[in-house]
Amino acid sequence: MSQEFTFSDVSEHTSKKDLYMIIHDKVYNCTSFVDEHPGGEEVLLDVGGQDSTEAFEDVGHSDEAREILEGLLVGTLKRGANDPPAKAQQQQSSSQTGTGSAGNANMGVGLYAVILLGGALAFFAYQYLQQNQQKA
Ligand code: HEM
Repeated sequence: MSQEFTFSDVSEHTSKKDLYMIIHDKVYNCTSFVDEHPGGEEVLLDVGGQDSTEAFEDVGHSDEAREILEGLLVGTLKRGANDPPAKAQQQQSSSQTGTGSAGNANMGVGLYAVILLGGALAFFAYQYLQQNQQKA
C-alpha cells in the first residue's frame, strides 16, 4: 500500500503549502503541521524536501511528537545507488562504537582479574618460599 518516493521526488516538496521530509527513511507530508509546530515553521521549512532525521532526533522530540509524525506518513524512501547513506544507519554505526567501548569495559574487568590473580599467585609463591627457607 505504502507509496515509494525517491530523493528527487521528495525534494520537489519544499514550500510551506507543500512540504515533505524524510525521517528514518520514511516520507512525511508536514504541510498541515507547519503552522502547528511548537518549534516554529522556519525549522521545518529549512529541512523541507530533505532527510531531516538528524535535525528531528537532535531536538529529542517527545513520544507525542512521534505520534503526530506517524499521522503525517505518506510513504517510504527508495534509495538510489548515488543517494547519500541513511542517517539512521550512521546512527547505528555510532551505537556499534558504543558496543565497542562496552567491550573495552569488559576488557578492563578482565585486566583487573588478571592483576588480582597475579597478586595472589605472587603472595602464595612468597609464602611457599619462606616456609622452605624456615625448614632449611
Ligand atoms: C514533522 C516533523 C516534526 C514533528 C511532528 C514535530 C513535532 C514537535 C512537537 C510536538 C514539539 C513539542 C515538544 C515535543 O513534544 O517534543 C516540537 C518541538 C520542537 N521541534 Fe519539532 N517536530 C518535527 C520536526 C522538527 C524538525 C525537523 C526540527 C528541526 C530542527 C524541529 C525542531 C523543534 C524544536 C527546536 C522544538 C522545541 C520548541 C520549544 O520547546 O520551544 N522539529 N516538535
